[in-house]
Amino acid sequence: MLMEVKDLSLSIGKVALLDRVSFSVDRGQVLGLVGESGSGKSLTALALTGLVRRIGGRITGGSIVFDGQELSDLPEPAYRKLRGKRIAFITQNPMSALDALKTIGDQVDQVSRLHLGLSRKAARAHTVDILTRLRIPEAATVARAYPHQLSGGMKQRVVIAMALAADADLIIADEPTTALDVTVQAQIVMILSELVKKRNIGLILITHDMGVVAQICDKVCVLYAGRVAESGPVWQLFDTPRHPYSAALIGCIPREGMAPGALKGIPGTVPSALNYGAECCRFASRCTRADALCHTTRPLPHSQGAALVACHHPQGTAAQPEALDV
Ligand SMILES: Nc1ncnc2c1ncn2[C@@H]1O[C@H](COP(=O)(O)OP(=O)(O)OP(=O)(O)O)[C@@H](O)[C@H]1O
Repeated sequence: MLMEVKDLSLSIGKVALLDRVSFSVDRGQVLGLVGESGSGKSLTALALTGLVRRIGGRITGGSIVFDGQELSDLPEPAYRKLRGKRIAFITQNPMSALDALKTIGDQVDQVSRLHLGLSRKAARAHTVDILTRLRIPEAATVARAYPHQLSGGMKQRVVIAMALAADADLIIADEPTTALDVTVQAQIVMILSELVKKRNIGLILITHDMGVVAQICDKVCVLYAGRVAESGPVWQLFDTPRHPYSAALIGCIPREGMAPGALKGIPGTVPSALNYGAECCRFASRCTRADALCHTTRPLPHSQGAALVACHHPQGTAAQPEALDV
């Protein structure tokens, strides 16, 4: 397994924000990390990249094993060597990763010169090769351009090129296309997934877009209020979601031919981290299947088909969003 996260718990100050989160991703796989805003996706990415310490986060339990190496207690200097070189991180606002005063080529070259020790000339050839693979036309010319001369979609590809320039084994992309229009989003997501297969690397894609998950992910981990609700192969999640929260998320996907105004969300909101509650199902207050047990006892993950599901009353049949009154 390329990366295996097991029972990862994380706090900022006294507030416990992640609670025994587990998932794994192998080479050639795309793992989707999904859930509504505030479910803990970004914090998980920051934990995996060792950056959570910079915002005062502390891993309080569990393990993160990357290619056989335990990362949860890795000192920052060692993490610095890993980040960028073996684990590349594309953040939510990737445009800010570009320096307006340097050419595209200089910025991408810099990564492979630093991490792969390439000469100036070899680095430029490497950059042009990556830009071409990302389907940037006239890559050698684009390499001589400045960020302001490129469209948003092009700039985003350049940021992905920077993530790829060091030949990382794992890419963690946190909502990498949020700032772009829908067609460009789809293109970039497809490019990323092709790269995973071609280069046999792993990708953890953080998104709230279940359509993207269905399109490119092999596995999916559904987070809710800092815990895993359901994790397993993507086909099962869409075919027979077992956790009512997963079913509700799928019920929110817009479908072709849907009447205007038919699109609904999940009633209620993700609880604040201050009110998470330890001994309950955190989704209980929004779930129509919930009973007294759900309000008093934490559901532990157990096998349901090919997935692990943390629910006292999992669904066994096809998605029934109407049963959830969404
Ligand atoms: N620096 C911080 N200090 C305290 N609490 C935080 C901090 N960052 C995040 N949180 C809390 O942790 C929880 C998870 O946040 P996180 O940003 O990981 O969610 P997310 O799923 O990535 O949401 P989004 O899709 O909006 O990015 C939220 O309750 C949030 O308020």
